[in-house]
Amino acid sequence: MAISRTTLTLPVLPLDDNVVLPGMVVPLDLSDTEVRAAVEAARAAAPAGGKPEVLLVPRTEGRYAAIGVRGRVEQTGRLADGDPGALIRGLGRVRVGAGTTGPGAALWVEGSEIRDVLPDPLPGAVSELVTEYRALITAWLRERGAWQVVDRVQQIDAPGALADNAGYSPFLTTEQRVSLLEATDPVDRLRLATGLLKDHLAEREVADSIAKDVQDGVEKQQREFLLRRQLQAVRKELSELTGDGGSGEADEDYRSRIEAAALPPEVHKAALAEVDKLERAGDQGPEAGWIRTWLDTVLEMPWNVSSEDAYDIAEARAVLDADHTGLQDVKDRIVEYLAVRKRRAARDRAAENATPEAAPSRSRDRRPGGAVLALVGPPGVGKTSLGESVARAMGREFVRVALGGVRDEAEIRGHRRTYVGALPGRIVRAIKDAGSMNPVVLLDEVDKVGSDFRGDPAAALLEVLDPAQNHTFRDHYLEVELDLSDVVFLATANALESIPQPLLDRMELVQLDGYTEDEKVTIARDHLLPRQLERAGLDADEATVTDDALRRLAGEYTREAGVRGLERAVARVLRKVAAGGESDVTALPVTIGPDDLRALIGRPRHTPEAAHDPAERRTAVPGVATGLAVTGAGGDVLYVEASLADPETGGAGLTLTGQLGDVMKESGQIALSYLRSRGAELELPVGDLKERGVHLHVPAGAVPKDGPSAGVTMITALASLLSGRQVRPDVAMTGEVSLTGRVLPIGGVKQKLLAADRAGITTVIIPARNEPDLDDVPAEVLARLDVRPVSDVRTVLEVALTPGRRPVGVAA
Ligand SMILES: Nc1ncnc2c1ncn2[C@@H]1O[C@H](COP(=O)(O)OP(=O)(O)OP(=O)(O)O)[C@@H](O)[C@H]1O
Repeated sequence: MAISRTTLTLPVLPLDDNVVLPGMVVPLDLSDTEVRAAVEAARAAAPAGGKPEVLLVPRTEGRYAAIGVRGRVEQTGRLADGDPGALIRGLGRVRVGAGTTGPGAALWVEGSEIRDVLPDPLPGAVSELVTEYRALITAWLRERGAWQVVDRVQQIDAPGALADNAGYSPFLTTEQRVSLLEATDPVDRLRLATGLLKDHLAEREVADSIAKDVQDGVEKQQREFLLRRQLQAVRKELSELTGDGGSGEADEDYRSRIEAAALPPEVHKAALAEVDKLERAGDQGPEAGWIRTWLDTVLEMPWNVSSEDAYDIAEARAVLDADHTGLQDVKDRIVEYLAVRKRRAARDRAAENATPEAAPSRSRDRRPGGAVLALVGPPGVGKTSLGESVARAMGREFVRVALGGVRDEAEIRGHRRTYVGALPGRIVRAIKDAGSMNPVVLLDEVDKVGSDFRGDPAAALLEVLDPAQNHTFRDHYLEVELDLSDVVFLATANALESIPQPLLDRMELVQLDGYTEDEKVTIARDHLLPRQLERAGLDADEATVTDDALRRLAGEYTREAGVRGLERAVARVLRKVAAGGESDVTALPVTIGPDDLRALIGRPRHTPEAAHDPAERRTAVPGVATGLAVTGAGGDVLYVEASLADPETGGAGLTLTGQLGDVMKESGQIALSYLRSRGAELELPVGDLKERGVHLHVPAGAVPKDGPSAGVTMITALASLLSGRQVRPDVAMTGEVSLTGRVLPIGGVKQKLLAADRAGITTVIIPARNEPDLDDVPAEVLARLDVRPVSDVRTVLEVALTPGRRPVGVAA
């Protein structure tokens, strides 16, 4: 682009930290010596009637810029602050040349004028640049409300002039202005101005957004804080004024859930009160958590759900029969119980309909089924599964509450809510799990409930089971009354003796004594085998287990009153079948007979004592007798061993070992006393008994044993020891003994006879007064056993001891 030049001579007006670009009009302070000198020199040189002109040259640190601007002094007068001043208009660029002389004190220079020359019309790129710059600067000016300036800028078309107008921009530094001044090419200059403006805009955007973020954050925090404070204040005020709180969203949710749940009136009221508390507590703090958990628990309770008892007795019986083989008397008892329950419920309903006002009095006698049925018997006889059957027969939900090992009252009745991690008790949880207010609840193992410093769970259970109290059962956690009167409670226990007496009084006992081998075979065939086939993924026609095989599994692989071990053994057999291998029965279908068992699951664990090699029998030495006992695991055979201490070293007196209870220890003392005083009558050498210490031991020392029924066995063991006559291996005995040698009755005859039969014993000595109990014993078992009812010890010894004699002291 061509630039034309004209030469001129002008006095220099130095601008410190200031730049005047062409087109700008600026006031300058004439009190400054250099400014005044320049203006006066210009005036002196000005032609008559003409306006004085100066050369405005920026000066930084004493150095002049290469380009200055010709400035015309438009006017002199006073500035706003009262100082003398001059208004000077920038005209055009002048390249500063060499110094020269002139009037006045000013510095005179020669300069050549630089004009912007541009092609006409402007190239497209330049026009675009003009448009862009104008748009940017206009937007910027508008934003600051500088409307007149916008108008002026809009009227400037020349790119160079547009760029020079940037001299007014307050954001430019002196250097940036100088660089604009020194940009003699108008297009370069406009490009420079655009760049500077854009930089500024970008910078400002970043700064703005940071400032905005900071501002926003502060505002949000403040607002939230203020709102919370207000909310709290409003809530507090409201609840104080009306006893009714304001509500948060979640609390509102609870409110509507409570309304929707149609709770009993008392519960409804209590629940709403908790929501109020929740609102007052606010969201923070542990209390809100506790309240919510409580509300959730209350809302999860099936307050309005009850199943309809639509069963009829014949159907109920059919269900019980379908689920369990045998157990006729037990099922009879259950059916009677159901029948009575049903009648009472019907009668109550009728009474209620006839005289509704009499309803409250009903509460005292609200026992639709009478007492609680307790199923008592060894493990695996089907107590739990009978409970399930009862529920099925009645068409009710079933829940099992395991009480074994419960020592804390809170387990039954719940923790108070102030307790950290408080929970409702097991009864409440059972109802919740059942999802119905009238389920069948099986209190499993009531005999294993203990009590200690944490209160007496049995007492809490008593309240649960007592029809006079249980329609207003109060769980410590729930704190609202729960009507348990429609719940069917059943209990199970292994041993009667350990059920707390007050509980026992509330229960109607149904004894399950265990099964005979035949019964076990039938149960296995009808129930256990089909279930285990299914579990092993086998079809009934793929694997058959013969009755004889089942019998051997029951008799030789397990020795138990129930069928749990048998079921496990069946399962093991079927797993082996399913897995194939190991045995030679690999191809399906298979039929498993008794002789296949060994290959599948190994050797039997139990063989009848009498079947052993005579030398290996427990009773092969004098001083060992076979007794019968009932333990938690059902009837069992146990051995009593007797020995005499060395006359030299051993002390006198009686030692009893094998974890014996007090009653059993007394039996030992009675046995010893009896033999000391009456042994001679039985032709026993009793002298040793008086001088030497006697030791009685009942092996399987880890199992606690108690009861008086080992009396005869202890006497027999001692008599065997003294006489040197072995006890017959096929004989087992039970009976309490008095000091005079009378045999007194004991309990558990059926279980003991079943156990004897299982163990392969063939002769059983029982107290004569227990003869009536034989009616309960299955006929097939009686047919295999030679039962000898006896009334005195002499007969026991006659039956039990072998005729052969061996010297005393062999058994040690
Ligand atoms: N008479 C029976 N007919 C059919 N199956 C039975 C019979 N007796 C027991 N069973 C089965 O034997 C298994 C063990 O019974 P269950 O668990 O009910 O014993 P339990 O007496 O409750 O024992 P525990 O006292 O140890 O709880 C169950 O699978 C049950 O179905």
